[in-house]
Amino acid sequence: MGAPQRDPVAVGEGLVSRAVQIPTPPFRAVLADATTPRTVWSAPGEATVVGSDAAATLTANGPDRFRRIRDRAEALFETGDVHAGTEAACPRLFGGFAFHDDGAERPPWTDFPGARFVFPRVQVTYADNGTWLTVNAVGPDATPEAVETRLEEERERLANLPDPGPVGDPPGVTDRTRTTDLDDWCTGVNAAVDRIRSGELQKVVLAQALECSLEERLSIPDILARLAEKYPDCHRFLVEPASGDASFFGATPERLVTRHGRTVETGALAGTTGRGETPAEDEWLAEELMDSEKNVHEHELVADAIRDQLAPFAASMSTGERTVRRLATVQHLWTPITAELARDEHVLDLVEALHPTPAVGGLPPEKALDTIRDTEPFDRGWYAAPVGWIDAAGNGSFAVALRSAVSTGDVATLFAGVGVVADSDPDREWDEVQLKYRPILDELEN
Ligand SMILES: C=C(O[C@@H]1C=C(C(=O)O)C=C[C@H]1O)C(=O)O
Repeated sequence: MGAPQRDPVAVGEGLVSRAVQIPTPPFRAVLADATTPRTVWSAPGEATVVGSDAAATLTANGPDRFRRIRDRAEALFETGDVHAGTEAACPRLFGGFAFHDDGAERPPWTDFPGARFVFPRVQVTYADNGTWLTVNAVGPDATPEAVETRLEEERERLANLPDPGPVGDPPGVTDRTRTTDLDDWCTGVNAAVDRIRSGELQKVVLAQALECSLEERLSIPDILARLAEKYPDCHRFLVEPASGDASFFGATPERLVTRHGRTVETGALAGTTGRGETPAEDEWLAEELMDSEKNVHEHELVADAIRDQLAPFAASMSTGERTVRRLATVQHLWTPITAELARDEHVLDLVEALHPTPAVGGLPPEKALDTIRDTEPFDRGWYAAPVGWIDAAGNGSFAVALRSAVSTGDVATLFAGVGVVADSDPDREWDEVQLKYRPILDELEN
């Protein structure tokens, strides 16, 4: 565990937030000039947000980490003196959770607790209605005058950012270490298949990690810019601890849940095939995926579980058509699910109810989690766990942190997993893991 962080939220400590519209500064320049802990959130249909520095940090551990973060966030926002002018510029907390209830402990996750949310001191929001600068302060010294002065200073700084130049090349990979070799993988997958065939389990998602030594230090602004170009339809994220040089980032195709007012959007993403060399081959693979009994079964287990988990909260729910989502290196089965809430639930209550979906955990959930713990020789940390943002109204948006890596500058550890069902073949599942490393690996190798 990293150094315990003081929870800065206490009754009587006010929050002050002010925002102003600014000319649009280049994303990479804003991120390159930001102060650790930096945060980035960029999701389809949403504003892109860059956070710099922490005005407050909320952390929690253990199975009730979701509720504890929700309560602390509500306490933080309750004392708020907020003038945002527009919804996009409203102050938000950015962060995420460890996959397992017992948290992230082993390297490379030593600076990542069970949950951490950062309330940025400076937030730049690229929205449909313009670009916004928000400055936040928390604590006894947070006064409207101090925040307004800082807003002016930040506006000035952002108007004069140094030109970041062209996007740099990938740093290059000198060495790779796998957590799991092919033999161990096959043993693990076969054991899981036996458990499934015996009726003990229906599905389990098994993952691997790949540690890459880098030839040069990784530039986070550059890799996020390259991921934005290749994965515009994915959720791109960055979260960092307050100290040390770790960054957790990725470009994930999987939304966990978005809550805006009483409208909830989620979906099932599970079942995978590769990309073809030609459009015709792509189409053939997509059709084969749509017709694959194994993949459709794997997928429907996820869609059913999501609907079951959401049902207690929903006044109504609707399931869209199952289609194929085509990404740069893989294609997935995808079913959108939307719901109207019966009451005003906080987005974190939905996150808690949904995580982990069987797209990253399995069924039944506890048996699957035990199988994951018994099989995987590494710490999942925040991989495959919820990452996103929340606001004062309990709105928020969360992705499942896939196609991701945690990096300390000259080393990056990548994670990827696959759903194992009764007719899984270990060699094919191995190949699928390698495909799922590609989004990040392609941006590291030169
Ligand atoms: C577990 C991962 O992906 C998940 C598993 C999938 C599958 O088994 O088909 C597909 C998409 C994701 O829900 C990963 O990318 O690491």
